[in-house]
Amino acid sequence: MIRLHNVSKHFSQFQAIKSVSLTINKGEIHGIIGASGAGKSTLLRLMNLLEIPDRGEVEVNGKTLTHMTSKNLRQVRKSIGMIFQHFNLVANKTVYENVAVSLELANFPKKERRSRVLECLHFVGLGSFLDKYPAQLSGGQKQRVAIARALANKPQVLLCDEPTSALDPNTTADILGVLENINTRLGVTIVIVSHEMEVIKSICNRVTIMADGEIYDTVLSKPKGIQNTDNSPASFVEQLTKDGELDHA
Ligand SMILES: Nc1ncnc2c1ncn2[C@@H]1O[C@H](COP(=O)(O)OP(=O)(O)OP(=O)(O)O)[C@@H](O)[C@H]1O
Repeated sequence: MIRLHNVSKHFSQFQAIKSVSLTINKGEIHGIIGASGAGKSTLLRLMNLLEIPDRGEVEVNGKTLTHMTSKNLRQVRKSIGMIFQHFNLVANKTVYENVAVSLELANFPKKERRSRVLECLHFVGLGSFLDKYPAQLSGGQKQRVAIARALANKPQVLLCDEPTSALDPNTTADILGVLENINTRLGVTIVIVSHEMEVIKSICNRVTIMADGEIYDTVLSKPKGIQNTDNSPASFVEQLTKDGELDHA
């Protein structure tokens, strides 16, 4: 579904991603975890070319994004939704308008826009919030609007950058439930960046552990209860795998 091949990215003198290769399989919920500054968000943003790699190739659904014209890239990006830690809603637009704008930008057929917006807002449980503004919503409701917006163009992949980091534990569980529904009911492949082990363990099938701009390991997630972590890559692997044995994905 997504294939990164020897992808590198630097900012000024700093090498944020060092020749990383990774495949995200169709239909999975793939977690990316690691200490602060490990390169998780940069790696995610390389998947839809929000960050342009210095070297390497990015392929989504069989199409190579790197070297694509910006017109073709805009087209492919419709199949890749994204949500963020701080929701990124437009403050002076209503809930309805926040979702509708992504359809306008993608030239979604005008006649079908209203029903598509309503469908997405119903899916996330906000069918009665159309005329509210972001300031009138809780954090969890804001993230639901952002999810509805990301779903509007019927993406095949949803990239989630710390989607629950600004939320309390109960709201986090609600939002993770919405993401699981999107995966199981709509068949959307999900990539989720989080520094929270609880989040990763609760919904991910496979997990990539990042350290210093590189992949330390990719493992199948086998929950065995939450423990404290010292934030080292080895500790992440230990917590994600049964009896400390690596189960390489
Ligand atoms: N636009 C940028 N300009 C300069 N440096 C950047 C930029 N984006 C990221 N970096 C640097 O690249 C490194 C990796 O950043 P990234 O945000 O990918 O890490 P992360 O693992 O997601 O960290 P966190 O969990 O703290 O968000 C960090 O050292 C960061 O300061």
